[in-house]
Amino acid sequence: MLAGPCSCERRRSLSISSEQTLAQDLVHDLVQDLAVECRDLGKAYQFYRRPIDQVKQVLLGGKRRYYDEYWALKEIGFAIPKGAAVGIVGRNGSGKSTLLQILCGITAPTVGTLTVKGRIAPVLALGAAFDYELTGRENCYLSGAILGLKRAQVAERLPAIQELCGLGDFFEQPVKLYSSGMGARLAFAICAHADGDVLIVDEALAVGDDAFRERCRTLIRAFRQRGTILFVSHDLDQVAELCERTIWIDRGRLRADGETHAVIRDYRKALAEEADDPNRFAFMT
Ligand SMILES: Nc1ncnc2c1ncn2[C@@H]1O[C@H](COP(=O)(O)OP(=O)(O)OP(=O)(O)O)[C@@H](O)[C@H]1O
Repeated sequence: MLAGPCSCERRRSLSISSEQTLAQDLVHDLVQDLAVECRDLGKAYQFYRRPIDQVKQVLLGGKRRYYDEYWALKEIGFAIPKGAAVGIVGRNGSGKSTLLQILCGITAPTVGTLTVKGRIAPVLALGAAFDYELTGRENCYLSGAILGLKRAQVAERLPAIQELCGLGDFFEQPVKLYSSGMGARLAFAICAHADGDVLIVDEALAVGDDAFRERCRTLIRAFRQRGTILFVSHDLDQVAELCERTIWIDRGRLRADGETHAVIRDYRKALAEEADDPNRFAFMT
């Protein structure tokens, strides 16, 4: 005769299953509260040493490779909760912009998974999507549509956008006549009024002048009350001012991820002590 589980075994299995449910609920809550999560993310670019190699790859490719691979990012993994302000730092060419481009959907990762919850307001990407023949005002409507705003919503916010970007008469001129800083002003002003859940700021602050940077800082601080911010910059003081957490990318890999002051301290130390090795740009074949 098969014996049924004794009452203490049953109790144990009950408590295990309730623990499992609790754990599942916890994981579920944590996942719900995440704005961005990436796992084992990697991006490889292909480099052809001669133009003919590209043709060969298309015609004869298959298993054979006629290109060198360059892994701009490898094994990147992190989770960012909703409402966090996270800085991303690293030397030139370390992979910061590539990471942002993947987050914005401009480029696809070669490997790994990425989850972004909510609507992204990407300053850099938006600037790249401008129609250079259209005026600043017309680009507001175009960008607004890209960011999911209705025409009436853009019209309602136009005065505030125009005020923030401060382009004066150039607001009515084609964007092809703008300097890079003016384009960044327009992109930032639109993003700041787009109801995004995740604000991604790259070079907008770097190319802006002091007055504009100050306005951006004020807006970013205000945005922190309601959304998630990812902020890439070489200005470490600004990162420290705006972000409580910082991710340090080094040669395409995640070197540190933690409290901003600690990460920046270590990063500054590395900048001072570790030579700027050009070999980091060598193709990995
Ligand atoms: N479209 C592309 N095709 C090929 N290689 C690329 C491409 N975009 C970036 N790379 C390479 O990927 C690496 C990472 O570039 P990325 O722009 O992400 O660096 P970064 O950390 O943003 O640098 P910086 O601080 O100088 O802006 C660099 O070596 C760069 O040459």
